[in-house]
Amino acid sequence: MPTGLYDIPSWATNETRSLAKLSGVEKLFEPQYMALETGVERGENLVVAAPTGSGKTFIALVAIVNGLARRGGRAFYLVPLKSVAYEKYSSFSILARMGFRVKISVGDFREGPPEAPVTIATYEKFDSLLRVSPSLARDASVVVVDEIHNVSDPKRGPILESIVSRILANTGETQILGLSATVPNAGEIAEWIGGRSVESSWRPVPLREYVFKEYRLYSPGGSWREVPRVYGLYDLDLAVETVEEGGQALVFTYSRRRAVTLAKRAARKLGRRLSSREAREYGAEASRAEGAPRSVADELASLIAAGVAYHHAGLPPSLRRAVEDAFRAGAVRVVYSTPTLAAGVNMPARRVIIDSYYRYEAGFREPIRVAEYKQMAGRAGRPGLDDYGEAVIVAERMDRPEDLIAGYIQAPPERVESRLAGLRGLRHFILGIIAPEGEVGIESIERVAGLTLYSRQRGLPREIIARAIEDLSIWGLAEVEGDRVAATGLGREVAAVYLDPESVPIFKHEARYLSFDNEFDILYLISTMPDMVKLAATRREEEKLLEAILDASPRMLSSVDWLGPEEMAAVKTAVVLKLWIEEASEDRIYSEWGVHTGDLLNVVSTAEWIAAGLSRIAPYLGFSTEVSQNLSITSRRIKHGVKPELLPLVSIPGVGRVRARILFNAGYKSIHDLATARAEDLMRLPLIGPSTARQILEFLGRVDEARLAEARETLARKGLLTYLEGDAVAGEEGE
Ligand SMILES: Nc1ncnc2c1ncn2[C@@H]1O[C@H](COP(=O)(O)OP(=O)(O)OP(=O)(O)O)[C@@H](O)[C@H]1O
Repeated sequence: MPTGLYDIPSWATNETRSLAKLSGVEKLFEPQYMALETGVERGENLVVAAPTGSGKTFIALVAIVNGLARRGGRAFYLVPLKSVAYEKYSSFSILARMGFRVKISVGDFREGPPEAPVTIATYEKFDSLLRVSPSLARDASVVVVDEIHNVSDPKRGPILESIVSRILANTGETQILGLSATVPNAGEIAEWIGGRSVESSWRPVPLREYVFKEYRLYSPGGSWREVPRVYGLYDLDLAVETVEEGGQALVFTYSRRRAVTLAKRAARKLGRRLSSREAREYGAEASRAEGAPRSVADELASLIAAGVAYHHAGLPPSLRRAVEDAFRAGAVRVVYSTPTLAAGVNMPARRVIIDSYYRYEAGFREPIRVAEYKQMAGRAGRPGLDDYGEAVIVAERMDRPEDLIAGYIQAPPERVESRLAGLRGLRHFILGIIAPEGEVGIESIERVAGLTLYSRQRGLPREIIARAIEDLSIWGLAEVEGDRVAATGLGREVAAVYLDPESVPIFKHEARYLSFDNEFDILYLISTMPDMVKLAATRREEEKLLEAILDASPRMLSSVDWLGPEEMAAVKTAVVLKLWIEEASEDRIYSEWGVHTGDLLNVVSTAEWIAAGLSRIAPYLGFSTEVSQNLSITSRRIKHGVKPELLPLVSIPGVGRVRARILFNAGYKSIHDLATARAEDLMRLPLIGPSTARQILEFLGRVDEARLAEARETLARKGLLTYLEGDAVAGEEGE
């Protein structure tokens, strides 16, 4: 038996056994066995540090089924990204078969916790749930923090610290389980959460690591071998060598543009060499992908048909999935991707090629962290398909291979360090404590703050806590009486809508120069908020952006005195949002401003949340009801990407911006106009099929007609309608 596999121990609980049975798990991987030994079934707090693919998700499921069986309550599985939430949801279907309903909760901060024993949520969403329902920290019987190394992420770190310290502050029975593939100080993190660490380097597929330089692959042992030079392009020659042996290759590049360029160059060089019937089928599927600029979908479709593809976060979900499915099916043999793929999406390949170990952050060239190298290298080796995985880091001309071997291959990942130091993180953290409780003493704020990793590593930041409380008080979110701190109505509302507290002074300041009657001004206001995802503007676009401001809000040019890169990015984001709410297509937004659909969707969902949040806090800042309404209408227009006249129609499930425009232009301008519409009238309109017609009729409460419409459509599809209703149908056609 290969090392690392263990029998399920006789003392394992029935819940663990039935979970294993349903999962098809006959032998336990080493970290799974170690987690059982360390008491994961009994509710022990654990940090599991084990490589990618070593079965950490199964350990989480063991904790969840045992925790719910033992204590009831609810379980939460926390992930860094929405895309990871959807990815994990599929592996949680096992729980549904064990009778545990699983829900995803990633978006709308106004929604409370879903009614389900198991919830998969993003860190932010769970943190916001804790603010609106503080009892959650007690009701939760298991909280799994996936990728707990994100504690050292500047933005997500403070949120994770806020969650963990609030749970620790409760004397409840909540089990905390941290998972990570790259946390060298797992012991320290385990102590922080009041538990123990499980550390294993076992991998289902052994990993071999190399440095590539001048067509040689250098092993850590110092030996090297030649790489056949077939195309004279090292990324392609490295990829093709693996493909020739039946494997697949994943090439990580540092920029989207380079991923696309290299993929297109590879396809040009390879011609039909990697193509196959399956590849052509996946290519055809990609060309039909919804919500993608036509030019991008067609380009990617032809690459997939040639067995090559690229992948990055700017692609719409439909195209990302098309690439992932084609790669997992083995139809695509080589994928060029930005590192985002390493975080979360499960797409291993026999050979992972790290094309460049530099990142370009704000114009500077930064070598990647060791943790990021390990994250990418960990993707090498498909369990069940490959006997080994290979990670190849490509040296730069001036590099000596031994330096990269020492600096990356043999180096441990960086220690996980708290990032709670900043005022921004602490203000968010403190508001999260005082808002749910109403009024608390400074000492209880310090008690909870004392439970953070930051305090553990560097001592309690008393003076920064005091300054953060002072900021909250100056901004009107908190009131300090002696050693008591109370959240004001504004403070509770800001916590509930989960906006960064600094949104309040920025809102007040910007509002002085903007008019709430001008939609561009509102979109610019949203784009300046600290939580907003901004679209970087290039110098080349400045001219065009200034024209856009002159056109949309001339007054603004006088008030926004200086347009630095930050302001320019806010202007570009506002310009793109304005196009979106005026119903410009993704194609047009992509061709005019080079904004990928994935980025557009990210900007749209963030702007919709911020606009709704500003609408709710506006009354507390003395703004009129009309301002609130304008912000709320803008939020809904952003959500759907429509002009105001379509808002009633997009409230119908299944009717998005395109179908609403078709209905409106066909004369159905309101819900009232639809009240008398017949199914067959609706189905005559483009893009209005039986399912949309049914959804419209059901929304109008005319369910029987909806069923009838769908039944007729089904019969028609089977060619039975003419037979059953011959003359009646002919009669209609005869009209
Ligand atoms: N004991 C086991 N026996 C057989 N297959 C297993 C076992 N445990 C997990 N697997 C399978 O191995 C694959 C990787 O498991 P899993 O996703 O849990 O790893 P992971 O460590 O969570 O990876 P990541 O770090 O990417 O989240 C999955 O397809 C899973 O079904």
